[in-house]
Amino acid sequence: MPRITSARVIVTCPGRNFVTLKIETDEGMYGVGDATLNGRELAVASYLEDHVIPCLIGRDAHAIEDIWQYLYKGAYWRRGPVTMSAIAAVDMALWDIKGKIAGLPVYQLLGGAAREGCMVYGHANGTDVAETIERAREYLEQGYKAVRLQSGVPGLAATYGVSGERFYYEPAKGSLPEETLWSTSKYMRHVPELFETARDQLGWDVHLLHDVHHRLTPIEAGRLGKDLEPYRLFWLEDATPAENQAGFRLIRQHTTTPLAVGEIFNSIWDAKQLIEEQLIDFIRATVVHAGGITHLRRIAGLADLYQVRTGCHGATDLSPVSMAAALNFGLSVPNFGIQEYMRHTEETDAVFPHAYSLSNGLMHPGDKPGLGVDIDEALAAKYEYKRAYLPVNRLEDGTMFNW
Ligand SMILES: O=C(O)C(=O)C[C@H](O)[C@H](O)CO
Ligand SMILES: [Mg+2]
Repeated sequence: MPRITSARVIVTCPGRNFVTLKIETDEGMYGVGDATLNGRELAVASYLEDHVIPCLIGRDAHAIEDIWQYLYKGAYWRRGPVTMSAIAAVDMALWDIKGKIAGLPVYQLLGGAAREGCMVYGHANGTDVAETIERAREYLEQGYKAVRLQSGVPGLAATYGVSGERFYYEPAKGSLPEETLWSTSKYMRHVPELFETARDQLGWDVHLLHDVHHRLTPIEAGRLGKDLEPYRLFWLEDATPAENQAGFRLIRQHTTTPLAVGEIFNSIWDAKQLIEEQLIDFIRATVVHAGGITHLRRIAGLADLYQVRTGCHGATDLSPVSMAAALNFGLSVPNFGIQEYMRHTEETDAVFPHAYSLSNGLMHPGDKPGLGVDIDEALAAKYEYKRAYLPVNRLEDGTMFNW
């Protein structure tokens, strides 16, 4: 049996911070896992270094389920983003090792390919409607089948999802959180116009998505969903905060626009009611923040019973290690829906060489044994950790609000 002999945490910042766990075995194999929690990176690094790694040494690297249960139940303090990101990193690294030992890509160990590739969506962000549509067109020219549209809202200085960069969107910056302003009424007036123009100019052969970023109440979300019905969105994401899962009942009563939620979920318990009552159509829980491949499969299994499909989070703060794991998962899971894909910068791609590729709007994890991703530690060491925060958001009268 391959014994875990060492594990270490690698923190690097090739333009943005990433936390990676590398586990080594006595048989000379190693695996990598992503442990990046945007804006709270070092908490997970410490959780791994100070509390998890000492418990891993000497264990059977093949015993993925047992180690998962050991870290989850054994901590006594269950769930939470820090714990579940740390467990996820261990889980990914162990699947990577198992695949390398078997000489198979991880998706083969998960049941094999259930499709040719994973449909992904890109981010079209513009300061106004025209610029957003232009960006979307560029994605379509590159073969994308699905695009998320976010545009600046007239009367608001900064809007979530809109960046100065063309293809890279990086919200975490500043050594203290940037403050932005929000007006629900201005936003609600603007979004239907964005999608009306989009359908007019881009046609109907493209899946269009939109992220509300938790900024509406359920009844406001119901109205927005209703207003957007004529434009047949693929999904409306994070329409309202989901701590109160029953809140989605109200949205459902008012609209047939498909709903997606869950990028900040870290366990199946965050989504249980949403799934069982069929209050959502897509679950966005992701491999790094929801306990790794092992736990995400459990969430997807529950979701499959209720015709809820996967739509994993895949922003740039999820490292290429997560992307590789997500694609191995997505290729094999029966109820795959779509995968978010925001390309990483060249610096990041150089630190994390990977086998996954994009062709005609579909991504494939590649056929390298394991996850098909690595970390160049020498290069990683050149980029020192830099504290960076996600922004915070206030209403126009100064009230603290949801970012
Ligand atoms: O990608 C999305 O849908 C997001 O909402 C991105 C988040 O803002 C980002 O990943 C937070 O870390
Ligand atoms: Mg989102």
